[in-house]
Amino acid sequence: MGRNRRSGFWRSLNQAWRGVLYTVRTQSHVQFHFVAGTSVLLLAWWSEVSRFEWLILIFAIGSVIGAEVMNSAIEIVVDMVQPNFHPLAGMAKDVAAGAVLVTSLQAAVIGIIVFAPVLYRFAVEMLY
Ligand SMILES: Nc1ncnc2c1ncn2[C@@H]1O[C@H](COP(=O)(O)OP(=O)(O)OP(=O)(O)O)[C@@H](O)[C@H]1O
Repeated sequence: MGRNRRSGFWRSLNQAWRGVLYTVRTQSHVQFHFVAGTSVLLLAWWSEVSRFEWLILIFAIGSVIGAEVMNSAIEIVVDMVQPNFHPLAGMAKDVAAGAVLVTSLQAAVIGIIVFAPVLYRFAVEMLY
């Protein structure tokens, strides 16, 4: 019983991971956000941000990538259910893309708040 439950857990994890890999392979927006997220983490490491800032940045990156993966799932379902043109199908995709936009704007604002002082200090050090 315990073993079955465990193998069920690993199977589910494997399937979820397969879903993430599928979106990374097929969706250029997801690839872009992975590259952007990695760049932000490298910048955070270089600028030695605080533990709290690490948490906020990781939360922001995870929110965007999570929204992207969910957006891809909705696109797949819409294409399966309504492969032809339909205003509601289009709206469903637009709304799903809107979720990505909201999380991306949130991440951009967080990035500005965290890195603006760091980049300002760096610019001042370079100039003087
Ligand atoms: N079946 C449809 N009926 C009506 N409008 C649609 C339909 N499919 C897509 N659209 C419109 O075209 C837009 C782009 O759809 P598409 O499926 O190309 O997604 P996308 O945002 O380009 O995603 P990606 O480039 O990541 O595949 C949608 O946001 C929607 O406005």
